[in-house]
Amino acid sequence: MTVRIKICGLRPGDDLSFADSPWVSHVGFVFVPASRRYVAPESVRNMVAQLEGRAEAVGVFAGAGAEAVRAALARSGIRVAQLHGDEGPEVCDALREAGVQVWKSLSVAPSGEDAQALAARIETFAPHVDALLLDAAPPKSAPASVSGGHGRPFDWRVLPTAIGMVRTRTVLPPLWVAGGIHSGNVGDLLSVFEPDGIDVSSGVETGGRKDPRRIQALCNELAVRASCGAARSAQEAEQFVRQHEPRTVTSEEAIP
Ligand SMILES: O=C(O)c1ccccc1N[C@@H]1O[C@H](COP(=O)(O)O)[C@@H](O)[C@H]1O
Repeated sequence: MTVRIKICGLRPGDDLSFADSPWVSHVGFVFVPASRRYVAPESVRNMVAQLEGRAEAVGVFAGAGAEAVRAALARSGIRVAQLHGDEGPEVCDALREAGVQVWKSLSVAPSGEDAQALAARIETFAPHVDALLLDAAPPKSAPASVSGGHGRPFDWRVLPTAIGMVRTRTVLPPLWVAGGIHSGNVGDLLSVFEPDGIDVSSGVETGGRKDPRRIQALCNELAVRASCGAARSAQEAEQFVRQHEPRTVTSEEAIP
């Protein structure tokens, strides 16, 4: 199991020591002005520099045009844009042509999502992005641009069905899952679907700020699952070897 973690919604002054965890590959900064996690791009430049060689920084946007995204990335020193709004493939293309890595978020209904419709959206965006992020749709009460970060999951059972429909006919980019994930439910997600990565914000916060202990608990959970997986494969390998061990042929079995 090689699921990676993105911890999202960091703010100046937050402890970044979690970025040394082998599980954490990405750290997100929210550049959506209406979000309670908003940070000004220039205010995180130092943090982004501190992450160099440890984890890749990601800037989160919702509905900003390609030029505004590019300018904010330049001010922060970030190379990856997470487009979490209603951006179309043309915005993804424009950013990639400008050398930006693009993650596109697709919102998934908390329950009753139509697998075929989700498969079609995945197929539309796959050729235009560097990663796809499947996140729960925001509650109706949320301001339009605060399209994520509400700590609510979706019914993950739609994923194997939707991905199964697309996989045979489309080359898929890395797939990330977000929405209400925390150390207590990540095992449930992984038992249904194993994404390339999980993107977590609310589930590692206490009192609205990132909590290193909750991040550690999440990493521990993945570590335990990976070692269980390794143990299981070791057991399976042993069983396979035992079953295929050359054995002495009895005189009854011997071909005359
Ligand atoms: O975190 C925010 O405030 C935010 C605002 C606007 C768009 C996206 C945002 N965050 C993204 O939401 C998901 C899941 O967050 P959670 O774990 O459910 O709280 C994640 O991809 C964040 O990058």
